[in-house]
Amino acid sequence: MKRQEIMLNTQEKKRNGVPHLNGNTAHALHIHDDDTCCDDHVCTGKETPLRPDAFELTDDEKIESIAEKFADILHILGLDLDDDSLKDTPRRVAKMYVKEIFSGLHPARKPSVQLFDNPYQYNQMLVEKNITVHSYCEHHLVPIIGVAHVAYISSGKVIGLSKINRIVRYFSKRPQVQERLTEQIAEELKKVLQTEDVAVYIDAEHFCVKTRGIEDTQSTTVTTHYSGKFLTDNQVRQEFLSIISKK
Ligand SMILES: Nc1nc2c(ncn2[C@@H]2O[C@H](COP(=O)(O)OP(=O)(O)OP(=O)(O)O)[C@@H](O)[C@H]2O)c(=O)[nH]1
Ligand SMILES: [Zn+2]
Repeated sequence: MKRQEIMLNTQEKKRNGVPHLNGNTAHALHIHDDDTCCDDHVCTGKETPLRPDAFELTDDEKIESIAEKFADILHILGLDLDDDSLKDTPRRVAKMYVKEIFSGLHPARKPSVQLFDNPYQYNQMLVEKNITVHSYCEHHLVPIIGVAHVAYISSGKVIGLSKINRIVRYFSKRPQVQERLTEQIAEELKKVLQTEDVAVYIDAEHFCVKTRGIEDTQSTTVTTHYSGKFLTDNQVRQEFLSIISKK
């Protein structure tokens, strides 16, 4: 089924103003970060499992609908929504989900990155380290907070430094698992920089481990992606690891 047909089908299945897909179809389809849909091949698992109708509602419609449902949740918990401090919480949470912490779900918000023709003739490793990661665990929707260290070796093209931070930020602003976040950042960098020589290292605290469940406040999670020379050349990888180990 082509994406256009899926979009039409989902429109017929709207329930209570919220698009609704039958479970099987919804699970079989994922939207890629280039806004295409993998309806005819197996997904790699690197894509965020989004429904094909994910952006049928406008941001304002989403905020309206989430606020209503979040008010229900608070009500069920027994909280008095007439209380001055609580009365705007459902809308605050809805706005925070759509406009802030999950804003990176929308492909339209992917940073546009301009490539330059390596005017500096710099062909060594470039490392952008200690990039802030504020993401959200997709299992409990609580924060994942840490740092990303990213490196690449130019294939003749370079990008502005801040664009690396922006790419990390864009993929972080989603419900995530750290493994997928690492892969998504690496794949995007390879695509924009037109090189396989990319490394991504993320060290983060998971608040689902820290503040609930096992309540371990000390552990952190490290994930890595090495490709190109970072994978095949031990010296290159060691240089990267040595650079990021220095404060
Ligand atoms: N692989 C991976 N697991 C994660 C990540 N973030 C959270 N988790 C884990 O996802 C698992 C969810 O497990 P469940 O057993 O379904 O949930 P739970 O009963 O709340 O688990 P506990 O946290 O052990 O109480 C937990 O072990 C989390 O620590 C992540 O980024 N990557
Ligand atoms: Zn969790």
